[in-house]
Amino acid sequence: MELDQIRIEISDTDQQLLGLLSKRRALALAVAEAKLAQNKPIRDQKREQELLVSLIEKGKPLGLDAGYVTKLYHVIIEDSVLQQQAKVQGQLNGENGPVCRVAFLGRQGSYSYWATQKYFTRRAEKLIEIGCDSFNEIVQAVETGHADYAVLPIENTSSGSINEVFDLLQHTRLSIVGELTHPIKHCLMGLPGTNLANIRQICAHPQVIAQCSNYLQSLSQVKIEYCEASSDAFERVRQAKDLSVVAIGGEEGGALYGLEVLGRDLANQKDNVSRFIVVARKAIAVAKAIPAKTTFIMYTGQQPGALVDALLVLKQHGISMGKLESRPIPGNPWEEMFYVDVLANLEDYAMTRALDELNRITRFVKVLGCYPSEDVSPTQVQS
Ligand SMILES: O=C(O)C(=O)C[C@]1(C(=O)O)C=C[C@@H](O)C=C1
Repeated sequence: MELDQIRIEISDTDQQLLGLLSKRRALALAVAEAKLAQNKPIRDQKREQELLVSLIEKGKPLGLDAGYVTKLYHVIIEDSVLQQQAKVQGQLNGENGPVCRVAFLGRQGSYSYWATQKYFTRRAEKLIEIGCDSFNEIVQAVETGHADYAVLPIENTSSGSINEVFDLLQHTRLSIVGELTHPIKHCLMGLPGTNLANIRQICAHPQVIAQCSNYLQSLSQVKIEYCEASSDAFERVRQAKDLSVVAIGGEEGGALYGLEVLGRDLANQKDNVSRFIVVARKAIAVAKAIPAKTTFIMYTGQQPGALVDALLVLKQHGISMGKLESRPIPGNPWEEMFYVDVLANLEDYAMTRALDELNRITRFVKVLGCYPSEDVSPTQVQS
């Protein structure tokens, strides 16, 4: 067969695959309805196990190895679970309106832009993008009613917690209503014709610079230009029209600005992933069918063992902690506010009791929000 003919057949097969994936998604959404009616949880790992075992068996005579089938179905099932969660949540809170105005850092092509797209395609028919130049501006856009939601990066596997966002959460009246993780693949991006040997200036966001610090150490002769977002870095390179100026950011984002990849995988950690939170003016309830996270801040005071006592309250109520972070309290040198993520629904009896006790034994507790957990840990099978 001729190359062109084979490619026509490949494209045709891909189209059929897309059609089947779309049909599968629609079926998953119908499953969500059925589960809601029967009061069943969305995730059913026993069913996933059975499905994977059977698909691995069916794949063998077709020449599809177990690793390939498993990898593919992890992606498909993660999508299925997240689609179902978004649907159930939308019904509970009436939140999936036709139009959502969302504030995020940067413009088209920034990492926050892609995270926003990923989160809201499951939830809104139309997204109105409100690009901002700082985390403060993003929070204000929602506080003043110019935006319905804000998407904020909160931590990254290479650079750790994003302190500025933690500090904003201490003072805002907004609630956390969602989370998502997004892989961050830093590339060196330049105008077509750029030669790596001639670069003199790199434009990037300070977080990006922190995440690529090992790589940047090897380029001591190059000037670093701090930018408000990766999209801002791309725009500066486009406007500079100078082949010695490059940006660090995502490949897809850079391509929107006419930039090409000069280097990949620049982050210190191979698996460079950011976790984003979604905040809104109104807190939400999380459906019982969905695993929930609750985030709260507390000030324990400085007496010996105060933090241990607070954490023991969680232990006594069987509540698992996902994250514990401390941040200074402005105006009170050397005193710390603790941020705690727990894997629990705010409406659970155990969580209500734990919060009552924490209110009693600490100086201050504030719940920042309860939201669906988007950690869909892949189901493993023995092959
Ligand atoms: O069969 C179900 O219960 C579904 O919700 C569908 C499905 C899937 O996509 O196959 C998704 C989530 C469950 O954890 C198990 C399976």
